[in-house]
Amino acid sequence: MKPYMLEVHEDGLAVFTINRPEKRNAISYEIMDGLGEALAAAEEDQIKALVITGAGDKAFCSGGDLSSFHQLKTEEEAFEMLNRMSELLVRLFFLPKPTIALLNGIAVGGGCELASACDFRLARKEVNAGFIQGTLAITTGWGGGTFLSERVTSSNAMKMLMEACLYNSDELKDMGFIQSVYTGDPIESCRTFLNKMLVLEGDVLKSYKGMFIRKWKEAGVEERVKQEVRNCAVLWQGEAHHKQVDKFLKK
Ligand SMILES: CC[C@H](C(=O)O)C(=O)SCCNC(=O)CCNC(=O)[C@H](O)C(C)(C)COP(=O)(O)OP(=O)(O)OC[C@H]1O[C@@H](n2cnc3c(N)ncnc32)[C@H](O)[C@@H]1OP(=O)(O)O
Repeated sequence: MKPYMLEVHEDGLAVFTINRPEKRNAISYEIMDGLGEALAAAEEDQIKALVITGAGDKAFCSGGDLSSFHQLKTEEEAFEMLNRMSELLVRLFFLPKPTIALLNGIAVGGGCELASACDFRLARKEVNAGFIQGTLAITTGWGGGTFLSERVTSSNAMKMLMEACLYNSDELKDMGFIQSVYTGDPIESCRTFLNKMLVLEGDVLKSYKGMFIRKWKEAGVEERVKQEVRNCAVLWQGEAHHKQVDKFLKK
C-alpha cells in the first residue's frame, strides 16, 4: 500500500492523501517525498486548488513519525529533518492558489503545522486538534508557529502553542483555526466550501493569493520559519524531549 495518494479531479481540485492510517498518518521521509510530488503537480496551471487530507477516519496527521525521528539525537541531526519538512511547508504556504487542510481526523503536533500551512482548514465535527509539541519539551519545528500566527490572532496563536493541548471543533472554530465544520463526505464538503471559488478563472484566484503572498514576504515569514526550526532543533537535543518520546514509544 502506497503511503500517500494524489488525485487530480476534472474541476481542477488536486487531493493529496497521507495513507498511513495504521500509524495515524504520521509523517515519514517518504511522506515528505510525496508532499514534494504533490506540490510540483499543484504548481501546474490546470490545478485550481490543493487539498491535503488523511486516510481513514481516526487521524488527519499525528505529526512526525516518532518511530523514525526518535533516532535523531543531536541539534544538527534534528535540524536536517526539521528543515527539510519546513521547506516543504513554506512551499505549500506560498503556493499561488487556494490550499485546504481537510481534517478528517485528529491533528496533533506537526499535523497542526501541516494544517496551518494551508489557507483554509475544514474539520469533521468530532475532530480534535492541538499543537502538543510542548508536551514533548519542544516547540513547533516545521514552521507551524509562524504559519499559525498568520492565520489567527496573536493571542489565540500564543494560547494554542503555549497550552499544547487538544481542542474540539467548536473551540477551534471560535479561535479562527478552522473555517468550517462538516458532517458528511469529506471531499464533497470540501467542494461545497470551495464551489464559489472553483467557478472563477484560475488566474483570478492566483492574483488574489498573490496579494497575501506579498504581505507574508514583507512580514518575513521565510526568515521567521528558519529561526523557528533552529529553536526547535536546540530543544530537540535536550534530555527532556528524548524522555517524552521514549515514553510514547514504550506505551
Ligand atoms: C516538528 C513536528 C514534531 C516533530 O515530529 O518533530 C512533531 O510532530 S512532535 C509530535 C509528534 N506526534 C505525537 O507525539 C503524537 C503521537 N501520537 C498520539 O498521541 C496518538 O497516537 C494519537 C492521539 C495521534 C492517536 O491516538 P490513538 O489512540 O487513536 O492511536 P494510538 O496512539 O493507539 O496509535 C495507533 C498506532 O499509530 C502509531 N502512531 C501514532 N502516532 C504516531 C507518530 N506520531 N509517530 C509514529 N507512530 C505513531 C502508534 O504508535 C500506534 O502504533 P502501533 O504499532 O499500533 O502501536
